[in-house]
Amino acid sequence: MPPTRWGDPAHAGPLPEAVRDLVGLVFELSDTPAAADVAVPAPQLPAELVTGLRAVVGEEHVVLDDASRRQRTRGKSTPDLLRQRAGDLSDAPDVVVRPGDHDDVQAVLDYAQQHRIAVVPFGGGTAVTGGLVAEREGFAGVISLDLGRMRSLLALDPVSSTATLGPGLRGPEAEALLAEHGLMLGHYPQSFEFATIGGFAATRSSGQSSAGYGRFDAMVVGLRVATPQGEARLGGTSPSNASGPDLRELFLGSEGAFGVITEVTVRVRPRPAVKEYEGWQWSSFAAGADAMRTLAQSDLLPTVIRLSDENETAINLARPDAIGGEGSGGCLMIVGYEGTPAAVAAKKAAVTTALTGLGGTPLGAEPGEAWAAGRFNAPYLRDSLLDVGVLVETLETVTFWSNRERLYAAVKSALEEALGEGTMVLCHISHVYATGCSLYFTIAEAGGEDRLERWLKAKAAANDAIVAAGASITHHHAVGTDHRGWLTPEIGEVGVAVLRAVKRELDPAGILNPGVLIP
Ligand SMILES: Cc1cc2nc3c(=O)[nH]c(=O)nc-3n(C[C@H](O)[C@H](O)[C@H](O)COP(=O)(O)OP(=O)(O)OC[C@H]3O[C@@H](n4cnc5c(N)ncnc54)[C@H](O)[C@@H]3O)c2cc1C
Repeated sequence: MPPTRWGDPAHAGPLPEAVRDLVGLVFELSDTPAAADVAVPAPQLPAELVTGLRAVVGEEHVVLDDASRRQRTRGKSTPDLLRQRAGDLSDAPDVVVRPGDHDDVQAVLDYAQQHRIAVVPFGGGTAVTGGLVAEREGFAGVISLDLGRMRSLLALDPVSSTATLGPGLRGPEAEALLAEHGLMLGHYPQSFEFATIGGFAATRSSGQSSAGYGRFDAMVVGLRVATPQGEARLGGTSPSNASGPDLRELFLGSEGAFGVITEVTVRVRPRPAVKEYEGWQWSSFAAGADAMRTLAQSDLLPTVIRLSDENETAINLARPDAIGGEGSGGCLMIVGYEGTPAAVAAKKAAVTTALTGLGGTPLGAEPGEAWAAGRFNAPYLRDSLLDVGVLVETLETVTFWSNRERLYAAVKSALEEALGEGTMVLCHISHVYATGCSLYFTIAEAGGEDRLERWLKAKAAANDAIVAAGASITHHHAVGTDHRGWLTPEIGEVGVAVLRAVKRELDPAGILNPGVLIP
């Protein structure tokens, strides 16, 4: 069986010749095919427990075949892909259970708690920090709880501009349902095509239009959650209130460790009549970042704003030979406006005046349209690059503006030192706030035999650098198992104790995503 590649098989394929030639300028390419036949370990869950689960959700919604379990093994980080390509499916769940509604989920949790079965909530399976790998020890087996049947628009309140969505709805499905009412959500992570509403909430995801529409957790007004201790309904009475701490926040970003999110009520907005994207050039990454800060602090943010550093700009301009060299093409910024014609015109005029005054050079619509056309393509390319021996992976962090330069330099040099000469380290800023911004790094290197181990070491070095620089271990990829070891310095011992106490209270048998999130 071939490994699971990203996305629609119709779009997946070998590296296009032109890209191959370009990449070949920088890296020595070597055909590195994935293992042809990847065996899935036999299910460990005792037969009587499988029968019991079938009685809970129905015979046809409990499946154990190899293909179903392989597709729900781990997530889509590059280490996940490399392990799978090497034929390692040791983290496969024993059984896939597909609940149809909140009550089904609750009944599965009750059963799993009673029989000590680990439960891994599964949305789109696009996790990149090990959030879908459960520790097995002490459990009768592992269930992948696939929420894919729970994909409807459950309620709409057009007066208040809220919609209640099933957790298994993928990004495009949710948008299509809302579009029937002239509405939209506006959450477009690069994994948009496959990631789900429940997954967005469980990981506190942030999309490419976060400057205009906010991060996903900021869109959520209410949640319904099934926990081993029963149902929790959070928010849903009001946009905001002073009824003690906001308990929605406990479940947003809880990565399935506290409960299974079964309904998400979000703020929706009218679909934009106009979408315009354009490019700007900056003399340096620092100059572009300062311009972003000025816009954010002047309440002048467009819908999309992203800035590539010099190396990423060279790649965007198809000039990898310019990386690290003199006379590179400066730094490319993409700026996007969405809304009514009047709102777009007014915002564009104000932003153009501000960016021009700050030293930016307008490049017109072409770079913006090229970015918009390819905005979801990179994950397909990653698989094709792995096929020719080039390892590509990303990591991200976030800090205050005053710490941005220090963090950028620290992570970049940690990665370059760990991976050695010939590694490309690229960076962009695509999520900005009045007080700070995220930094998103991409690395590419020729890999070699020990590429997984080399990358894991480099990632650890980058994580150490992030912590030492006083930044956050993740802006939107979440903690999972991969970042768990770096969470304590960020939230402190008291913070860890709070997480553990909540876990004990809601999930006393520890069946939900054991090993994920909580140090
Ligand atoms: C190529 C690529 C690009 C990406 N780009 C972005 C990006 O731009 N922005 C961004 O924020 N992220 C991005 N990600 C990361 C990932 O897509 C997000 O974390 C996303 O929110 C995960 O959603 P999912 O439905 O795939 O969740 P899954 O991968 O299925 O699960 C993620 C975690 O949430 C838990 N979970 C899932 N559903 C529920 C639920 N209903 N209740 C409780 N727990 C649940 C899982 O157990 C797991 O721990 C990217 C990933 C890839 C592979």
